[in-house]
Amino acid sequence: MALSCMRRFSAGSAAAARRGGPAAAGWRVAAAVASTGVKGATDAGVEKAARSASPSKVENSSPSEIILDDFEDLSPLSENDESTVSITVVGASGDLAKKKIFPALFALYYEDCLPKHFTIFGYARSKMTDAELRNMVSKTLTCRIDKRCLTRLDFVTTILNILRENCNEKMEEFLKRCFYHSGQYDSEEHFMDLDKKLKQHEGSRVSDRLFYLSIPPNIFLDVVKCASKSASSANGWTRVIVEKPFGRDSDSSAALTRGLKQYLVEDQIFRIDHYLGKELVENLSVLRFSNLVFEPLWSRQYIRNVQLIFSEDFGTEGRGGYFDRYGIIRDIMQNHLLQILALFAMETPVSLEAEDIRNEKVKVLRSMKPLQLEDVVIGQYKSHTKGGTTYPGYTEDKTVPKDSITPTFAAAALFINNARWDGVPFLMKAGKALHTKGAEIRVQFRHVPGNLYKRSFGTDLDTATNELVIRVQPDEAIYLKINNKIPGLGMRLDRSNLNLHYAARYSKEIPDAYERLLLDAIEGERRLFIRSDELDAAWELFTPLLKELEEKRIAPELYPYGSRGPVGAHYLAAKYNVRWGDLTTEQKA
Ligand SMILES: NC(=O)C1=CN([C@@H]2O[C@H](COP(=O)(O)OP(=O)(O)OC[C@H]3O[C@@H](n4cnc5c(N)ncnc54)[C@H](OP(=O)(O)O)[C@@H]3O)[C@@H](O)[C@H]2O)C=CC1
Ligand SMILES: O=C1O[C@H](COP(=O)(O)O)[C@@H](O)[C@H](O)[C@H]1O
Repeated sequence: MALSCMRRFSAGSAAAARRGGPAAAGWRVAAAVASTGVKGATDAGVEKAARSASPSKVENSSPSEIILDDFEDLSPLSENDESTVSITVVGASGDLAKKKIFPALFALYYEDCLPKHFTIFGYARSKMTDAELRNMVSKTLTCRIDKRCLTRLDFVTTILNILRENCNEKMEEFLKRCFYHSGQYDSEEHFMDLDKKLKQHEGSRVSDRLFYLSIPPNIFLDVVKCASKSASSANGWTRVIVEKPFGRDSDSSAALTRGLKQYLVEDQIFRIDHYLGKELVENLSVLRFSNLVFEPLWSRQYIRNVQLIFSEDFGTEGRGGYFDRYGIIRDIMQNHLLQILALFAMETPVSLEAEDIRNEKVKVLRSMKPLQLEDVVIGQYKSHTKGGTTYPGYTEDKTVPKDSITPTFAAAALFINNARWDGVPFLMKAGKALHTKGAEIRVQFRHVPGNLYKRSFGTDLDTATNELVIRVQPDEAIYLKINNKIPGLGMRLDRSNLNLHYAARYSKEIPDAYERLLLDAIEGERRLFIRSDELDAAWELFTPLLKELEEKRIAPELYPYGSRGPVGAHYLAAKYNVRWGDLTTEQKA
């Protein structure tokens, strides 16, 4: 027994389904209480949803659940037995393939989200048999069992126990669909051999082909050339997922785009930014556009500053060679954080269609004020000994030059020159080897004018303002810091959280970003992928700064491994009368 794919509402898929387009080809879209995992959903509802293979309407939904009308148009979609999808993971022997891509494909298979007919091929230079690939992949697979639900002795428990028992069986079935082909990345002949193998599996069906470029960027174009000439589909679609980095600056990125477009049209290129596949990043638009309470406040009138914060509590361990050529600004800020900023700040799109959303994002990116060197602080971690353990500094990594000045930390103040955001600092901060691991968006609101209770706050009016925190990871949560009366006869106020803690609210495990994005690419949904004009605008913002940093050889401020980063980041925030929200003590959400 398998879970049937509980695909989220997707405008692109909806539109494609209505047009009979690729998203319609072969898999069901269903909404059910069981799939949402909303805690408190009735068992009767769960049972009904589980009994029904692809319900077009949920009969017993929890009262708090919204079932979008569009589901009715979408479901049930007919299975198109005539088509098959071949997914080739190029660079299958590598870190990303093992860590993320194969596990995500299995998770999709496990949840019945892959089309009925599919084949997965690993491609790389390493010599491997199919059995060896399967053995390698099998070590990375896990079953998604909802442990919290397993404590409930009820219908859900029974269902989940059956699922667990069947997990090994599903793994075996999945692995039987995985094959390997060894070849060079620049050999049309080797891709022709791959094509022959793919055809054997595809038989007489319409073949759709997805290539995932999980390889270093210097060989992207070789592969795209060979794959498009020798292994693209003759009768279905061919799409290519391209991993970052998309160049190092405006020129190299434009050259990459030109190169890709020699062999592919823009619609075939899926530039992945896995942060866009993260649950809370996707939820940003839902939060803004489907709740009355946020959107009216979403402007310079009420928002004092926005903070986009990324931190990792480990260094470049193992990836120093790659990292030293890019640095933290290219690795995290120019893509992940800037994409979040664009989604956060964009105007309401005309619809949820990919092009409407990407049009709005690109407008934000093109409205950004040029980034000034004095609005940027860079840092690099140095060795630190704590509790008897010595953590190595960045330049102690064997793959990093001893005199490297590549930043492993950066903080920046950005501004959007438009009517909505004029003057509002968007502060970004990203670093490796810091004291904690996490990613969050913090929205600090202005003071309440003429606040009657200001005496209760003392002199520090900063502590009296509201702050909305969207914790992207880990332990996903959305909480709003408010001022509240401490219960009792007196009139004392404190700061408390209105708190949506995902682990407490939803029992369903959050899918990995790569699952969502792979499924989107298969469905032809481009909303969460980067369009070439977005990429150009993102590079246009960062390239002059990166050039200046490199030409002037600006030395990064050193910070100890495991610390809170360079002090310069505080001065930068203070320049705009801001305090980093992640560094103030706060009630745990
Ligand atoms: N790893 C990660 O966490 C992340 C990676 N990425 C991006 O994803 C892509 C893949 O990353 P990752 O798996 O870490 O990369 P790897 O360095 O592990 O390379 C993947 C495969 O490519 C082949 N390869 C490696 N170096 C070369 C080379 N110089 N010339 C030709 N082939 C080579 C190797 O396969 P073989 O020798 O068998 O041919 C290797 O197994 C990169 O673009 C990376 O920037 C993006 C985000 C996160
Ligand atoms: O793209 C990248 O992202 C990872 C962090 O991803 P996460 O999903 O684990 O937060 C980062 O470690 C890596 O340097 C960067 O290339």
